[in-house]
Amino acid sequence: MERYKILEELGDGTCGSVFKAFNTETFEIVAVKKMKRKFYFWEECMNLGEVKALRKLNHPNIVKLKEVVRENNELFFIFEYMEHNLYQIMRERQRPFSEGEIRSFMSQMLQGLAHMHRHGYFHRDLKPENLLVTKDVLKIADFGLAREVSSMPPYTEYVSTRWYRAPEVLLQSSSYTPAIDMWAVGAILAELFTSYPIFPGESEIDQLYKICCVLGAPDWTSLPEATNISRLINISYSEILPTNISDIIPNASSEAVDLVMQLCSWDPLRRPTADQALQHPFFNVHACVPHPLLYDPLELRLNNMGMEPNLELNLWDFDTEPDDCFLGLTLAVKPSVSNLEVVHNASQGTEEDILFCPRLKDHPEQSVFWSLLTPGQNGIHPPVESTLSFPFREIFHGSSIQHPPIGVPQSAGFAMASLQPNLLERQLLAVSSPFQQGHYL
Ligand SMILES: Nc1ncnc2c1ncn2[C@@H]1O[C@H](COP(=O)(O)OP(=O)(O)OP(=O)(O)O)[C@@H](O)[C@H]1O
Repeated sequence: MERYKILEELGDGTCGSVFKAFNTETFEIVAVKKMKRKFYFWEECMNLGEVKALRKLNHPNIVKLKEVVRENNELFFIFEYMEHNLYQIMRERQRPFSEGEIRSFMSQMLQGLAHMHRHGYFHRDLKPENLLVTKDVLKIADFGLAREVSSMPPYTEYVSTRWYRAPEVLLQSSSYTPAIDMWAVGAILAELFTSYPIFPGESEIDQLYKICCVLGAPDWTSLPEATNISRLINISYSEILPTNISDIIPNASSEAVDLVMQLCSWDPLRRPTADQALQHPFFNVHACVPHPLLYDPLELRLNNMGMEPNLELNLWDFDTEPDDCFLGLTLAVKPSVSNLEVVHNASQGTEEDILFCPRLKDHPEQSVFWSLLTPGQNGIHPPVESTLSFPFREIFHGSSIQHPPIGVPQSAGFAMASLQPNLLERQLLAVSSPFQQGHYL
């Protein structure tokens, strides 16, 4: 481990502490996760769920495990470094995410998840803290609880952070499925609209109560586990009426609301799979789901670029994965026109040099132009509007659907304030995981 210079602590989780570090040989910044328990044999290390899962899962939306090091009976995982997690971003943002941004995060999360489920793993602890983001690229992390789908029940009772925990897990089913990840995806989708958890239970029983307050009481016969839960007996869940999810996330489109409702179905069999969710109309912004980073308003880019940005457009950035053919558009600080032709555009009466990607020529619907001449001499200009096709209007200008102003709903049938007394404690609760044990399975 001498080649790694530790720079700062990034997180202190249940299983290990995570540090930002510098590889003095490759000059790479990495994240080093130092496991808390000792490992005396390599075999033990290789049998860890996290190692087993990550060795098999290679996907642009799953954090990459670069190396595993065992030294002096201590185990270190070397991961690619990611700048933020989604929880931090939600907490620090001054304004809510646009639906385009949420769509991109969701699309990436679902693609990573679909890959994982396809390869026989489910995550079991999806939550905003475990969704890492660098420049709007989202990757799923923390596979400490990942489990092979083919592994045999009964599974441990203590799985996943409470607010994102599926009802069948709360009801102590011992044979849950990858559908528990889909429940978490629904809860995260709702939270991205309001920056508040949709089911912020303060205990397991309160968690079920909070779910009932939103979804209404379930048909208990579809949840046979429930009949064995004596602690439910004292609560008359059947009297709780459901709340309109559109009242809880008033800034969400009807498609988003519908997707939340499908994902957060009491019955795991009714939840869409990750692949099915990706086909939901919520993602139908024309035919193409935007790739990471593409939807954010120009303003964000400028903030990140400092005061004197030069302009470069890499209009195409297809990934090599066959199922990953999305349009990539990135701004960077140094111009390089390897894939670009400078073309002359006099269409607006003024002379403007436009970067044009030749590979776009065959796809007039998807052409994007960007003016190089700038009024403010700073090299930045918004996209030339007349050349933008619909998906890019969504990307650059936000959804054309006008939503009510965002805010945590305080009324309209769903008494958010009374149901979510612990909202202000989110940070505290989030760091003190309710399950300090049972992560090793
Ligand atoms: N690759 C990474 N790049 C940057 N930060 C990371 C990376 N991996 C983890 N972190 C940070 O460290 C925190 C803890 O990491 P992780 O969730 O893997 O540890 P854990 O011990 O399994 O935690 P938990 O108690 O959530 O299960 C994350 O929430 C994240 O903020």
